[in-house]
Amino acid sequence: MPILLGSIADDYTGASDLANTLTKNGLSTVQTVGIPDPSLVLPDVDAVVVSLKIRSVAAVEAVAAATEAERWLRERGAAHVLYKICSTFDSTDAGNIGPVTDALRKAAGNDVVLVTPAFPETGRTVYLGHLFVGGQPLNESPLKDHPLNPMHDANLVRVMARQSRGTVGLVDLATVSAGAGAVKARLEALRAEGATAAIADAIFERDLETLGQVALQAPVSTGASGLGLGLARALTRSGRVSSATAATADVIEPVGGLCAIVSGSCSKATLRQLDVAERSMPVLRLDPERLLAGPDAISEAISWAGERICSSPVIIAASSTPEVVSRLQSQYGREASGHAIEKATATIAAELVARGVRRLVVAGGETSGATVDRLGIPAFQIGPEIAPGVPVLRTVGNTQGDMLLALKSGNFGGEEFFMEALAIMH
Ligand SMILES: Nc1ncnc2c1ncn2[C@@H]1O[C@H](COP(=O)(O)OP(=O)(O)O)[C@@H](O)[C@H]1O
Ligand SMILES: O=C(O)[C@@H](O)C(=O)COP(=O)(O)O
Repeated sequence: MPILLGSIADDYTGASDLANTLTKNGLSTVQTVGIPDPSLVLPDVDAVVVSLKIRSVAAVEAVAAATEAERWLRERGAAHVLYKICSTFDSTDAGNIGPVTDALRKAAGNDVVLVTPAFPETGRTVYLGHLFVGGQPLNESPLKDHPLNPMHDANLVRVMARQSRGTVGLVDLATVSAGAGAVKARLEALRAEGATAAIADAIFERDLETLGQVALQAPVSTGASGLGLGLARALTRSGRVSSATAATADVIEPVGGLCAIVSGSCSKATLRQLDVAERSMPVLRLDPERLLAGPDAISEAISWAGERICSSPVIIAASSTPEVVSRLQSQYGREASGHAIEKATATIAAELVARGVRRLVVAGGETSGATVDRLGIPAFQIGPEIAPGVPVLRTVGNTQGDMLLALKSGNFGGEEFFMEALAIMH
């Protein structure tokens, strides 16, 4: 069966967030890790989300990987491909949202690409091209301190223009509120002016329904889960959705084994969740300096977990406050320290799986990417939602046997997230 909607996600937590939104809005969906090996048997689904780890790599590498994924999705029938980016527009002036959007646009016939990171369910709204995170403009939100891509400008027309070869326009809220016809007319006008991409305002889900309806008529769009919601609802309304979504109860059928949480997210929400979880389960706070110094900290972490994990789930966290992160980065460099810590947390997770962990929560997008790659998991089925944007995932084709995972975006989830995740992944 040809797929109705294809997506390329720039990180793995983002991919599971989108897959969750598509599932909740009526599309049966599978999340693959990279382009699947031809031998992998995937279920018949409406939507495929290809997870890539291209948010924080060189633009040229991101473009090559995304272009290959686009080709794979088109070959399987996807008439529309959504490039899934973070709802907080995580990127730098070097990319990768602009360069990848430019490349996908070129591959699909040079139409103006509609772009919006709005995701009202998690408080991300866009007004006059400015992104708000909850009540704060992006540049005043915790994203200003992100370890890899600190966001210092809320004006996305400007942010996108700095990364893109083309010209970036705006579809403002008044136009979106006037409906699909008005949005199409505005895109036509922007095309005539030579624009290559357009940031679209959206505050409410009804705005995203309008944008989804318009985007679906084009080959490519760029956005977060909110735009996924709009596209899914437009597809459902079109009557083209045929396959039934898998029963959630099947997806979370118990897998047994031990249970652990590994965190490399330094986001404000994760730091709070760790503090709250520490009241009810053992938490090991890794020393980032020692993690960078050599393997001793990793083996100590594994033996610390080994002594406790049979009687309780454990948490192992590299997560630190912005002050500690910036001290470490000034000594070792931003990317070098981030990637070295990702490698260490992924090694710890893999060692825990080798010792019998079958239920694993990972906090942090880059951290999740490194961990899932290290585990060699090829794909996921989508289960029930733990918190907005974070579903339970069941592995597909995993050589270690079936596992349940939750890949938590740093900024997602309430204070009790870790306990809520463990309760569902019993
Ligand atoms: N103590 C620390 N100091 C510096 N960087 C860290 C520390 N702990 C984790 N990191 C790095 O910070 C980055 C966090 O990004 P990510 O995993 O995507 O989390 P989030 O989803 O919160 O953005 C990763 O590269 C991780 O390895
Ligand atoms: O859109 C979102 O906010 C998330 O789906 C997402 O991409 C999260 O990225 P991380 O915060 O790096 O996990």
